[in-house]
Amino acid sequence: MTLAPAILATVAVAAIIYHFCYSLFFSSLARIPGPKSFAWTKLKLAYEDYKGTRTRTIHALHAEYGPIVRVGPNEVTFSSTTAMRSIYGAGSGFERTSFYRMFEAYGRKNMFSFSTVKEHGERKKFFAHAYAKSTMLKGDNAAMVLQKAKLFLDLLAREGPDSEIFSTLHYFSLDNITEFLYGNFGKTACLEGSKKDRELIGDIVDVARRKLSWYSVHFPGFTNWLYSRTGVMACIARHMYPMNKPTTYTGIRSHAKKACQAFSKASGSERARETSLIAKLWTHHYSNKEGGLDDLDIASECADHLLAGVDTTSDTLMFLIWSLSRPQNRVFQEKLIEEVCKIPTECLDANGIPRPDVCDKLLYVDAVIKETLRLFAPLPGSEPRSLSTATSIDGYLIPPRTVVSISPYALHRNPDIFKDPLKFNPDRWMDMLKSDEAKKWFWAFSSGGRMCIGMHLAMAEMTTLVVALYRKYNTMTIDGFDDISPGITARYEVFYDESCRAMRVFLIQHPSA
Ligand code: HEM
Repeated sequence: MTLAPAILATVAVAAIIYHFCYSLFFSSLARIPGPKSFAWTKLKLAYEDYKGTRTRTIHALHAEYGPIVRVGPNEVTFSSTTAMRSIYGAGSGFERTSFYRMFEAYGRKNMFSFSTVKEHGERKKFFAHAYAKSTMLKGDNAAMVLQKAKLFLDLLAREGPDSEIFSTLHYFSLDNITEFLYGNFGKTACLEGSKKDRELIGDIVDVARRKLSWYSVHFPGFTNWLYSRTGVMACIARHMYPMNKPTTYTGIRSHAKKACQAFSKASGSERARETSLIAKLWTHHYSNKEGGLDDLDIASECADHLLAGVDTTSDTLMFLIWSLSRPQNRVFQEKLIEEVCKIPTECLDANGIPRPDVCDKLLYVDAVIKETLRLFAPLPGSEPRSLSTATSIDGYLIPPRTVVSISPYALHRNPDIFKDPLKFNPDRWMDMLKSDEAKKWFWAFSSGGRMCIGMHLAMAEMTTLVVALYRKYNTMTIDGFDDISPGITARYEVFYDESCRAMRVFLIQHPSA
């Protein structure tokens, strides 16, 4: 009897030792370079996540160990274009991991969170045309972007130099994406001053969302359980909440639901007039075809596209304007102004703003946007994937279900490709864009079947706003921002220009946070 606990303890210790020895010395991943402290437990990377240092640590590990690094018992990070093709390339078969479950809304999967190639492909078919480049650069979408650019300039003129760029750029991207998604059934009017609509921004940029993301990724079951408690249990559970209720995205999700309900109640003729995404999705609604989407499936898609389309575009624009405004980058601003001021009158709309199809062709504007996205990609972290079978990547055997990833942050700071990588220098793209091989290193929108579907909308918004702004104004930093970097939140991390002496994060504090 007394021996039993001792035997059990011995077996447990032996099993743990075996597990660690196997992981460190005998697993197929043991040959891959990387620090042992990461290879034997996944807690090390989870702790980097917790501290908000994961992406910078992975970059530092690539600098030390090379383009292939083992960062967990079952996780490897890559930083090469050959691995990019193997993992993300068309037909690779790699799937998104469970990490993406945090993007589900109302318990419904959507294009972002589907893991299998088949499920994802079936859903993506519904969107392909809606997000095509040709659809973005003409017709209703082009008119929408032009109108928002005009409202943005009007707002600047009204508010003058006191205008706070972080918020106004968020108004611009939110008004664009809500009109694109919901048309008359949920478009916002932040640029025109609607206080209620502006509150939606607070929902997205809440300071506590980093902690909630960490819990949702590392303890998904526990986090769901915590927030689904009711009555007395809820009173106890709330002391453990990573973020107080209403949690981030609550406003966006209820906005999406209301828009879908309004659309579903609208008359046939009202619906027929709509060209927004919700109207396109409705043709796949179960009321129109057997086995089609229901209201929540559509709301889940829309809420997620909204989420994907706000911070990404506005944070990029903020870094672009800040970078061009710094004294050392004045020369780049002058080059850009020279290009945008040469646009002939016949390319302007009635308000004097160049059309998106014209802005799309400006080489220097494109170089400035690429350079901003290189240094300040709004989604800079690892994009995790896994495959159900064994495979080989960059000469290493990768067992089934190993988590593999690439991070734009590390890729974009490779000094062999980008000379003086921390320096903002749009000129570098004037040559790089001539070479197909060099272009592959630009990875802010990812690549392959799961690359950003909203890229052309984002580019139309960004090029048109930048051109409209710099045809009218030049910009400069004030309040010490010469050497203080803006900071932005992505997942559980904060990103900024690491060559600056300080950083100031723009966050809207939630009243209950
Ligand atoms: C500068 C702007 C943007 C950047 C840099 C960006 C970047 C990205 C990246 C890197 C991914 C892949 C993420 C991953 O696999 O982990 C992605 C996916 C996605 N993005 Fe964007 N994005 C931007 C704007 C937008 C906009 C405006 C929309 C509008 C709806 C959008 C919608 C989506 C969607 C729906 C996906 C999922 C695609 C799929 O799984 O097939 N994005 N984006």
